[in-house]
Amino acid sequence: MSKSAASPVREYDIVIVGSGAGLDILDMAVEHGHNVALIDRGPIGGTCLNVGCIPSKMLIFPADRIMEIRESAKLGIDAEIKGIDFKAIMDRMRQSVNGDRVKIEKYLKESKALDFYHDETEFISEFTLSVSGERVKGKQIYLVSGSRPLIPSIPGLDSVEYLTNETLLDLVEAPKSLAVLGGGYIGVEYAHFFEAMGTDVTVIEMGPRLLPDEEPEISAFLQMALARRMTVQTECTAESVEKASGGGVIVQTNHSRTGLKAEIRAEKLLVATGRRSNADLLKVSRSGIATAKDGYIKVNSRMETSVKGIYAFGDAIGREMFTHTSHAEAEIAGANGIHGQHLRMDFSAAPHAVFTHPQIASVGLTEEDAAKKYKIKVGKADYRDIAFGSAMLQEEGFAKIILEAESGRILGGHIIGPWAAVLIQEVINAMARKGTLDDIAAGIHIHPALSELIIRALFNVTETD
Ligand SMILES: Cc1cc2nc3c(=O)[nH]c(=O)nc-3n(C[C@H](O)[C@H](O)[C@H](O)COP(=O)(O)OP(=O)(O)OC[C@H]3O[C@@H](n4cnc5c(N)ncnc54)[C@H](O)[C@@H]3O)c2cc1C
Ligand SMILES: NC(=O)c1ccc[n+]([C@@H]2O[C@H](COP(=O)([O-])OP(=O)(O)OC[C@H]3O[C@@H](n4cnc5c(N)ncnc54)[C@H](O)[C@@H]3O)[C@@H](O)[C@H]2O)c1
Repeated sequence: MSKSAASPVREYDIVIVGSGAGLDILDMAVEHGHNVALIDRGPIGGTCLNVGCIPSKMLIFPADRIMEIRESAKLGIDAEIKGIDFKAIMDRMRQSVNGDRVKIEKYLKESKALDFYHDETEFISEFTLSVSGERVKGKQIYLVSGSRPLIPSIPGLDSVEYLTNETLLDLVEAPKSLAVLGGGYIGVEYAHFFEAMGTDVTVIEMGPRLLPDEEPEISAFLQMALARRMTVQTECTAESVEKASGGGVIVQTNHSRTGLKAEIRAEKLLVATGRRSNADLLKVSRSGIATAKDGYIKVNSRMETSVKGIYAFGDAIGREMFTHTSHAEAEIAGANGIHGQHLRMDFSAAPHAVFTHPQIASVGLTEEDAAKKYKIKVGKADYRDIAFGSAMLQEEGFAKIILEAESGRILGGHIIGPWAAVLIQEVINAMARKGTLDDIAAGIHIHPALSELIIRALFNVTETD
């Protein structure tokens, strides 16, 4: 008999698995005076803090500065990059992440308001988990167990030491060359970073375009911009991977349309081909919790699983897998579970940004999806059409806004160009209130600021067929 089976059951009002967005529920539960347990095997703080948003953006910020310096010649500035201290950039990132993680760990270990289990857990029966040789039962359970890299089964891949978004953070030297498998979020963000650091980058994307969920013209524009700095191969499948005799890797590829075969050699290989839910590690079916075919936990719009009293959100459910959305979902799950409300999650104004170069930001429906559901109007403006964009000599980049033709309700907004992630915010705010063009135009926009881009796109609105 295992130790956990023999141990008495420790009962809690609330058990939370996951210290990423799971911490939001912890705060609510503690504030409410509940008897609460948090379980996480670590690293504490979850993906965003340790291996996701935070470290990647700490690396991308200097990469963006490098691009500014490279692009400053067009403004008449004769600037030169004399050197890049890759190790210092990586060390700064690691120190910052480690410092924040240690602070969270200290709070969890020292707080008298909760029990913290720093270990792997799995369900053993309904509402009951085993962890560190104990049995832990919750009247309510929140599964915020996140996701991990999805590694494709490509012959030979296991025989090479490939990088993921996790292991690349340990690098102390920039690789001379890097093959990036996958042209999604992680692929295009890190392709930008490594190229800026001086690495010779090749992106291998099996689909017809980078970032397949973006507007097609945004994907095309990004591909054109990245292709000036690196090799970008779309419709390209990795058929096998092997170690190169002199070190590094060889990726054998096949162009899916032409059937042309090629060989890509690189010092390192980054695998960025998507994510999978950690629900399998939790063995959620032992508590009767339903999962979808791809392993993500099924929830209703109240963020409740197929078992009443067990909630799930964040990457574990596989919808809009972003930190800001996880926090919004936590609000709904906590309001319903802890405060007894009946709130529903609305994903219609869930935004995202891709911190590649040029930056991309998007909210709501794409033009194609909007046109399937509504009669629409579309407005578009280039950065160069507005005064500040022109001062920046910003030849490229645009914003596109999609409205419902009759009501003028904003259905979507998409931007590629400098500060896209900031510029999109007023579109998000208007959409969150089911707003129209008037909700954005009501406020006076500062001249000549980049925010005039959105107003200009709205003024350019025309009806589509
Ligand atoms: C490289 C990268 C960059 C990203 N950049 C951005 C960005 O710029 N902006 C953005 O919004 N989003 C970004 N994301 C996505 C974002 O990181 C995730 O959407 C977010 O972290 C999900 O939070 P979560 O709480 O659902 O899961 P996580 O943060 O992954 O937390 C899950 C926790 O559960 C624990 N756990 C799992 N299974 C078990 C188990 N069986 N036992 C014990 N503990 C367990 C894990 O240890 C982990 O700490 C990025 C992701 C990656 C990979
Ligand atoms: N800025 C951000 O908010 C941000 C940044 C990074 C990651 N993320 C989150 O992390 C998630 C995962 O990112 P990701 O880039 O790993 O996944 P992704 O789903 O964004 O992209 C994966 C890409 O890899 C391609 N692909 C899959 N298998 C392949 C193969 N065998 N060969 C070649 N290409 C292949 C897919 O066609 C797709 O374009 C994102 O969906 C997002 O939720 C967010």
